[in-house]
This record gives sequence, C-alpha cells and structure tokens, in this order.
Amino acid sequence: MNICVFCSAYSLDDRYSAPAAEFARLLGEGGHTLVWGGSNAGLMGLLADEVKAAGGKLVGIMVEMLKHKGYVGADELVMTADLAERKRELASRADAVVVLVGGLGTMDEVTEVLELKKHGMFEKPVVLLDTEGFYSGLRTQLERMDVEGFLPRPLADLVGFADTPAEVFELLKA
Ligand SMILES: CC(C)=CCNc1ncnc2c1ncn2[C@@H]1O[C@H](COP(=O)(O)O)[C@@H](O)[C@H]1O
Repeated sequence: MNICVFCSAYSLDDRYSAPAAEFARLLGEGGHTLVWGGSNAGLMGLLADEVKAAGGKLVGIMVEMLKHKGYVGADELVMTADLAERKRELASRADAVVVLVGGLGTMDEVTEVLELKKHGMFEKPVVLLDTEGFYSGLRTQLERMDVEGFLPRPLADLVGFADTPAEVFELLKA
C-alpha cells in the first residue's frame, strides 16, 4: 500500500518521536511504501530513516523551494513547482493518508484532503494518530461540526482516530 504521511518538519521530543518511529517501523515491516514530503527535516526525516531501515520504500514529493532539505536515499523523488501541486501529487499517489503530529503545514495538508473527501473527490482512508492526545482539540472541533450540521457526510466517513501506531494499521485494514 502507498501510505501518504503528513507530519512535522521539526525535531520533537521522545513523546512524539518514539511513536512516529514505531509507526514507521510497522509501515516498513508491512512492505508498504512511504509517500511523503521528501524532506530530511525533523520528524519527516526520522520517519523516512525508520521506514527505510525496516525495509519499506520511499517516494518523496518535494517542492522546488525546499529542495535543499531533500532526503538523500529515497527510491523516487518527484519535484513539484509549488505547494499546491505537491498536495495534489501526494493525494494522487496515496492509497491511504496517515497524519502524525504536526504544525501548520500538516494542518494545511490534512484539511485539504478532508475537504476533498467531503466533496467525494478523494475516497481513500484518512487516519490521525492522536499521540499524547495532540489532536484532541481538532477532534472536538470536527465532532462539533458533525453534530451541528456542518458536514455533508458523517465524520466517521471522513477520518478515523488511532491512539497507537498499531491501531492505525488496524483501521487501514478495516
Ligand atoms: C527548515 C525546515 C524545518 C524545513 C522544512 N522543510 C520542509 N520540507 C518538506 N516538506 C515540508 C517542509 N516543511 C513543511 N513541509 C510539509 O508540511 C508538513 C510539515 O509542516 P509542519 O512542520 O507540520 O508545519 C509535512 O507533511 C510536509 O509535507
């Protein structure tokens, strides 16, 4: 499976990096391919290192302006002109999307994918790994949208929440 992952480009402490590394190990050992932003920065770089070490493949979708941070050693590195093209390319290559902890870049990517799903233009599973309850605020907001009539389809059709890396893969199998 081509698993597209959005996550932080910053180095984070063990509370966040250890579950990300475990997720990467499961991805690699499962024979999956990581499709990601192609960067060696922070959690993105850690993820790629761990997937590779566990025997998984790496497909990086890079953007011209960040190419100085490009990961060396990917199986495939695709260069895109801008962030919008990169998001389209990431989505088009994904059989599933997994969101690890991240900041504004990650938010931008996940909201775009959920908006496409909302309109029925992207039908692949999307799972958020809610490490340390990092996404509890976002989850509360999305649930309120669901309950109060802001979504055209049930939230459960749009996104799943996993507490552990292993649970991500259980949700992807379901
Ligand atoms: C110096 C430095 C940290 C460079 C970051 N260089 C980057 N290289 C590749 N993708 C990126 C970068 N920054 C943000 N992104 C994209 O936005 C997300 C991370 O942004 P953030 O850290 O959550 O907000 C990633 O999923 C990635 O696809």
